[in-house]
Amino acid sequence: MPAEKSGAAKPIRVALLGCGTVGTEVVRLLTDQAGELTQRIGAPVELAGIAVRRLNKERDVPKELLTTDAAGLVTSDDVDVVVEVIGGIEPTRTWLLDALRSGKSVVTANKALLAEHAADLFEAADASGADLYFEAAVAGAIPLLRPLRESLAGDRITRVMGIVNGTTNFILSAMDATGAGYGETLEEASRLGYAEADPTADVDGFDAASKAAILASLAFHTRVTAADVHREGIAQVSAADIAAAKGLGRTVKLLAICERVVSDGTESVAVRVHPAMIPRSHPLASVNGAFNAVFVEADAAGEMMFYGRGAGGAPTASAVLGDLVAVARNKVVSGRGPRESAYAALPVQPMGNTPTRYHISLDVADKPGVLSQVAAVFAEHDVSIAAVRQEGRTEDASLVIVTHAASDAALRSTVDKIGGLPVVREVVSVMRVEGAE
Ligand SMILES: NC(=O)c1ccc[n+]([C@@H]2O[C@H](COP(=O)([O-])OP(=O)(O)OC[C@H]3O[C@@H](n4cnc5c(N)ncnc54)[C@H](O)[C@@H]3O)[C@@H](O)[C@H]2O)c1
Ligand SMILES: N[C@@H](CCO)C(=O)O
Ligand code: NA
Repeated sequence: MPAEKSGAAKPIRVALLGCGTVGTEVVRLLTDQAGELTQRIGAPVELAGIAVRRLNKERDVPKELLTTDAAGLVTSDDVDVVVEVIGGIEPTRTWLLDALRSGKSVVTANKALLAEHAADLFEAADASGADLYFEAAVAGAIPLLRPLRESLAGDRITRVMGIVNGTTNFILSAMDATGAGYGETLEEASRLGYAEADPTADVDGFDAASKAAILASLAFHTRVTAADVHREGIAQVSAADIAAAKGLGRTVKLLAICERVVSDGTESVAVRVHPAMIPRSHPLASVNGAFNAVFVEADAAGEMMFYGRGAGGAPTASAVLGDLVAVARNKVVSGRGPRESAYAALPVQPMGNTPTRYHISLDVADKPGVLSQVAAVFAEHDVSIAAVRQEGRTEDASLVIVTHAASDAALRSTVDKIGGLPVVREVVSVMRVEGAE
């Protein structure tokens, strides 16, 4: 009789690294759902140890499991699976490589590590036949990586675009709702606990860039690291940008965009994180506050949207537990989950070559010939104008221009040159535009 039916299956022993916001919830879910998890996996899951930095900190977890010896725990013969919820590159990278090399499957929520060292980790997993799962690393609770790695493995994904950082989405949603500037909205977000004490990784786009690298690697079967991602944060988004977006029936979101680009018959990928105006009717426009949502386009499946909680202890622990069940099931049947799929080895397109569209708002002198001077600069850079609107009949007029797609480098040069025209008093807002009108 198979072991899982006899009720005598060998327990799956789990080492937990880190017991902070996510780790505490992992322990709670593992404990509360122990019986059901045993049924789902075909073997009990037991905690073998919890690696922490300080033993005497107050925590709602079994004290006898705590250890400060993470290095010893990850290679212990008593451990089958390592769950890592510490974060950062070192010493986590070394511990996870050691765990994988010694045949332990790894579940991690660590986007920074995956976005830099996925190749090494997958290589170590291959060497021993272990599993590497990381659903919680991108868009928290939302099932997104498993759909990309498994459900859509028979299709050809062409584009992944989404809101993958809750902190910045909370700030931009609040700026849109109140009309307030970036600085005061960030202060409010920190006061309410929506932004971390050091919000740099979020507001400067590092967190979203790591997630974009992971998404692009999985979607396009290639290797993209965080360093390959063009990254702009939200610190430069002004109240004027938000007002300009509203005037066009749009809203501003920090987007992670991963796409296939074919030029002169050669395929490459473009991966970028930057604020952009999207139509208020776009499904991503109604994703507000700390929520995440990701749009995926594939040749056969068409368009799909994944929406839900991208952060928080319990939501993130849900994704970790889902991965833990998957790797534990694989252990029970001596099977393996998907390995790294990077066979396509596509080059990464520089941002300057990537086709984008711009919105530009200008304060100009309202006199004959101004529009033609501005239009001439666009023509000079081979940038085609999609729409122009002029408002105001006093000395100062406002000129709002939306372009068709052109290379980002041509659009940048156009904006620089326009800013230098004597008839242009001020470049009020420049922002990329995404989504159909
Ligand atoms: N919190 C979220 O909403 C969220 C969402 C998605 C992914 N993640 C990821 O999950 C991971 C954990 O996030 P968190 O929010 O729980 O962070 P946290 O700071 O609350 O917890 C991390 C814990 O690791 C401990 N730690 C640090 N160095 C250690 C060491 N050398 N040995 C043992 N323990 C050590 C810290 O003391 C802390 O308790 C990170 O990779 C994060 O990016 C978090
Ligand atoms: N700091 C991240 C947490 C989830 O990775 C966010 O704001 O979305
Ligand atoms: Na996820």
